[in-house]
Amino acid sequence: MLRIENLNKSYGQRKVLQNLNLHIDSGEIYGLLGANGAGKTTTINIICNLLKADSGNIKINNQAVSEVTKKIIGIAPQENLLYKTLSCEENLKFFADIYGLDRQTRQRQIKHTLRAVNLLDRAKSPVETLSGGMQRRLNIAVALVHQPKLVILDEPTTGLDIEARYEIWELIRQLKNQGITILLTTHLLDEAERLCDRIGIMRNGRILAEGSLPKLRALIPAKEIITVQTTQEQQAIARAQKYGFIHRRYGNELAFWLSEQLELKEILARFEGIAIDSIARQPIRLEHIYLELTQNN
Ligand SMILES: Nc1ncnc2c1ncn2[C@@H]1O[C@H](COP(=O)(O)OP(=O)(O)OP(=O)(O)O)[C@@H](O)[C@H]1O
Repeated sequence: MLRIENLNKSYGQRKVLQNLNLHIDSGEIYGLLGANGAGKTTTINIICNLLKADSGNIKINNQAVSEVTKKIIGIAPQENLLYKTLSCEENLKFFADIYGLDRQTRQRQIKHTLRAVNLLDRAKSPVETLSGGMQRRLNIAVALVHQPKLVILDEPTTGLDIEARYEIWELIRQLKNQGITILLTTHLLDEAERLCDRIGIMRNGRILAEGSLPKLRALIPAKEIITVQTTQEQQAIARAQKYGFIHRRYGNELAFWLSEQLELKEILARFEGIAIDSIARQPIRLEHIYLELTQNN
């Protein structure tokens, strides 16, 4: 559905995209992750033909980016694109007109899209009377009204409470079930874990790693991670090294990568003689992979 090859973009002297490569298969949810300034929005703007790349190749549905491919794409940007005093229906009408939908299609699509984002009963409500979660869903509806094949969701749940997030996650899954391809950016790694078929981790305008979660997990040579609370950290680290455990710090937490699955009593035996207050076991999460890649590259 989307193939990006060797994309480069600079603002003045500042190289923002450096030989960026990524591809998104039809029907998948692709998560693009990266710290603030990694180049995600720049990439999206180039895909949407809002910005020109300095060099490189982008194919959307096998076509070069143009005004034609713009119609295949729906974008829900970070900042809601809504007119607050207009109703949900009026907002969608405005955007449907921009996409040139005829009157009949427009009426059908407005209703269909409002139903899809669960706002049909609020069709006549002005945007300013909606909750933050509802406004975010309407912002996604704007991206859907012209029936795009590729939908770009730029941080769709940032700033929302957990219930509103669940609703948007459900909506994203429904879009995938309808065969829509989704490019999602997020800073919420658990959101990416829940939703994405494949994930690209970006830093300084490059993709550092890309793949399904199991494929990315294989980048960390560990079966399990334990976090340890102890007043004798140096001794614990020295002991762990003796057993070949790699140590890491995640914020204030001291963690060790275990290269084999051990029983709790076997783990405790490895630290015998050291005052351990607690040990917590956890699977390898996307946050561990993300930190590993972005801190060491
Ligand atoms: N119009 C511009 N002129 C100059 N520099 C820009 C411009 N737009 C973006 N940049 C710079 O390009 C870099 C990449 O920005 P971009 O917005 O693509 O990052 P991002 O990954 O989307 O970040 P965020 O997660 O904060 O949205 C940043 O250093 C930013 O300051």
